[in-house]
Amino acid sequence: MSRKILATKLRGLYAITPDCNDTGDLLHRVRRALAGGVHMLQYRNKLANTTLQHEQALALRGLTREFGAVFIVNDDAQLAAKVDADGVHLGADDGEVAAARALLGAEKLIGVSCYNRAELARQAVVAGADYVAFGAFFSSSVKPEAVRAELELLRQDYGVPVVAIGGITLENGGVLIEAGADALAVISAVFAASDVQQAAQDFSKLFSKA
Ligand SMILES: Cc1ncc(COP(=O)(O)OP(=O)(O)O)c(N)n1
Ligand SMILES: Cc1ncsc1CCOP(=O)(O)O
Ligand SMILES: [Mg+2]
Repeated sequence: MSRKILATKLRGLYAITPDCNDTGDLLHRVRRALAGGVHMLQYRNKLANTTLQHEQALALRGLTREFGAVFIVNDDAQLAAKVDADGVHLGADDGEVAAARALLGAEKLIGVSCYNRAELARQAVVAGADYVAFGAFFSSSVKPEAVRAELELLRQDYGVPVVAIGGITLENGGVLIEAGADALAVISAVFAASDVQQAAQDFSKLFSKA
């Protein structure tokens, strides 16, 4: 898929994998999420060693291809390149956009964490980011130490799709979409749900209401 086509998919539920070292369980839950309509998946596993990360990323690359979903790797542009992911997500400690672009080439997506700062988003776009992410908007059990972001950040135009993250649920997601979020990045409310497929479907419905 070309970067232009990929960029058109940056709207809706953006599911992010939980820290799960049981690859069978992870793949089962991701399959359910994809069946529920997830068309953007990020591989994030802070507990896995590099061998397991490679194995899981490769398996998820295969699964996302089966469903025609965009596949992004968190933190590691080299891993993204190795498994032919559609792109990488970079935070403040994950290297420069220019270095990732040089490694991945013009056709891959690069997303950048901008926390609670609009100026970081403007810089990221100038550097070549394909989307910008703000958050945490709500308290997150995955990242309790995350800085908190204000809704106002979502009301501005950055020229690229805007992703919201942090403690997002079916109950609070609507206000983020109304404020201007193009996509909601969610871990727990999808992957810790008793019915992952249903949770993914319900999140997708939030966007059809918008
Ligand atoms: C879509 C999206 N937004 C933000 C983040 C957080 O990235 P980062 O600040 O690098 O923190 P870690 O996820 O690496 O702990 C993200 N991963 N995805
Ligand atoms: C990676 C990250 N960055 C800010 S909050 C967060 C975790 C999001 O997980 P959840 O959707 O379970 O709050
Ligand atoms: Mg990171």
